[in-house]
Amino acid sequence: MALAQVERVRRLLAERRPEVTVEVLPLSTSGDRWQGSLADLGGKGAFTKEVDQALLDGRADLAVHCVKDVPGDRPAPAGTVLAAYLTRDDVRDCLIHPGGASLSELPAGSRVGTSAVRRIAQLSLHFPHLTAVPIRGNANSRLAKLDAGEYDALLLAVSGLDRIGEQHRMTHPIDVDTFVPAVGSGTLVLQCRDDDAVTRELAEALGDRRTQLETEAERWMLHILQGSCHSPIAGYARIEPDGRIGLRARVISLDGKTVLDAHEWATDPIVLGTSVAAALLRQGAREILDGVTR
Ligand SMILES: NCc1[nH]cc(CCC(=O)O)c1CC(=O)O
Repeated sequence: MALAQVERVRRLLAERRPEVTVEVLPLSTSGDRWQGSLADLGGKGAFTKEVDQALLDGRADLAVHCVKDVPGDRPAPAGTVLAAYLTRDDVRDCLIHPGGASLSELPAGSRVGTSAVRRIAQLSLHFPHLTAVPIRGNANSRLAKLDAGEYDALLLAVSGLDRIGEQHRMTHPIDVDTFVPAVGSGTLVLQCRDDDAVTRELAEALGDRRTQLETEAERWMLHILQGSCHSPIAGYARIEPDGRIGLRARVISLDGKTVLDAHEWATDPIVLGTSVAAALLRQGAREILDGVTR
């Protein structure tokens, strides 16, 4: 998936700035290799720290990250900047079931592979008859584990399946009201050294302003809540026809029994993200988030 994402950036640069030569530096991260709980590896930084280091020591000039994997509880590493967000892909989660059954049709006790606490909590909320079973590895290895019978079904991101050319494996997408998406879902971000003006200008030329506003609103909400890889926080922002940003966010207990929702609109993403986080904190989000130790 990461290489497919880099290839998208290479294509965009070839279209916009054909004079620029692009060399790909494939990197494996500890998050890709780790088979245990992300929390034991220091959280989502496990998907980005090796890439950040390649930027800082000059082996790379531009990094491509899934926003969903960029830690929300701390700023970008000193010396780097998140320079641009690419136009957003599909934000939804989806079900993959070999027999084509929907989530509602799956028999009680079906083993659904996911380690994302946001998915686990919403599965408990809407489909308490199903059993979330931890799974690690990239999308391809997860599909292989499903095919080997280790799980009955998987929950993955529609955009992730699309990027690896496996969209035909999707049984059905899950609407954003049932599974409120992850902060930054479907969005890629370009990161570079903050003093590299040439690369920063290249990255900004590929950026999408709507996606930037939506992502900043979502990430400010996440930052105020100090959300991490084991926080059951969902957030989805969209630019409305009147130009305002609408941000819908949710904090859910892992058992799905306590659901806190907030949905507000504003023109400034920082004001909006902060206000939505405050609305969730007023409802008791801190107690839920501090109580999750998964
Ligand atoms: N570490 C999981 C992860 N981080 C980013 C994506 C791809 C989808 C996206 O960019 O939201 C995925 C795969 C998934 O959630 O199925």
